[in-house]
Amino acid sequence: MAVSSAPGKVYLFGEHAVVYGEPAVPCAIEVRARVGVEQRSDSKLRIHAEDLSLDGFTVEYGGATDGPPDVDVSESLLTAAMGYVDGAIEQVRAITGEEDIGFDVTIESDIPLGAGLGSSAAVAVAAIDAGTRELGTTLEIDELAERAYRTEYEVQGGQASRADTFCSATGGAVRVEGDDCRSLEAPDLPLVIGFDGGAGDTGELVAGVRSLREEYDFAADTVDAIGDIVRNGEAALAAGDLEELGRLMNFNHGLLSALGVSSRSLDSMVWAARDAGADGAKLTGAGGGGCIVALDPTDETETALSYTPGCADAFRAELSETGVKRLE
Ligand SMILES: Nc1ncnc2c1ncn2[C@@H]1O[C@H](COP(=O)(O)OP(=O)(O)OP(=O)(O)O)[C@@H](O)[C@H]1O
Ligand SMILES: C[C@@](O)(CCO)CC(=O)[O-]
Ligand SMILES: [Mg+2]
Repeated sequence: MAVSSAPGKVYLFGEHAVVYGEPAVPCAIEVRARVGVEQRSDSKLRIHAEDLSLDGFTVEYGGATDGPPDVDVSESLLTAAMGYVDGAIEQVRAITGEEDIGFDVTIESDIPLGAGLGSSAAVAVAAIDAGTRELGTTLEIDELAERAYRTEYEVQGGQASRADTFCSATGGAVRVEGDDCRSLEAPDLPLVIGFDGGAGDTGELVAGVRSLREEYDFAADTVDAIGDIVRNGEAALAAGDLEELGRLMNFNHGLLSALGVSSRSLDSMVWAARDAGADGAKLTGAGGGGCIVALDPTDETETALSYTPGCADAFRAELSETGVKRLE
């Protein structure tokens, strides 16, 4: 068996706009998905997921005579849950040319699902890395990131950027603009996360922004303006200027909100963080529900969030300098 882990991420700036070629700056954080892959003697795929919000499940399928997978969860939930793992295994088969090999895949993840912390990218990166190593191929990090991106691209209906997958594969803070992906020097940032306990569907949220952008020039301008925020944010990051970073994060949240991807609970966590004295706060990832990220070197924001109605969990996140880890 080969086991790899990969980190989740928060966006300092630029989610959604990055899908249309604007730059974005995500940072890997120390919450991880671990994926174990073991070759089988038949061509079936058996997936055991420990930490899905479904309380874990096991599914086995793939034989020619098999009916639908036999599990105790609704089919739509299952399809959503299986998409990235299936896609990652398809990449492993394509890379190694071993089209008929079956696998036992075990996933354990500390990253809440669909909450903006990049669980899909971490699962795709770790699964492709472990799967290829199980078959004797060790990928360069750039190739791993590219393969994981293709998985996200397909599952998200042809609309994805390289940001989440590159960040998860390489770790640290990164800058992604189209297919130009690079690592950034970043100071140790005082990141605080607020989680509303909910989730958003990345594919649907991306599609919503796409149609607004097609319908209204001012929505397209909003997307372009997010790109301008990112370019300013890079300079603030290089200078370690927390106050300026925070101001730009606040602005970025406002524009994401205008594009319809915030929610009442995300907005109230953002305001709780600002009221508590955070340098800035914004939603992270696709939005719709899930997490916000705030900058605050003191304990005030974490404490305020823990008393905020609609916030299910508040915690400090450490930047993860390491991307994929090859554990076994
Ligand atoms: N522990 C896990 N086991 C199996 N599949 C998982 C696991 N964690 C995430 N996934 C897959 O990732 C999907 C969630 O991805 P989605 O892109 O919607 O959210 P996210 O990556 O958490 O947030 P964002 O993209 O906004 O950062 C799940 O539906 C599932 O397919
Ligand atoms: C919303 C989005 O920009 C980030 C999701 O974490 C989608 C993507 O980049 O693929
Ligand atoms: Mg995702």
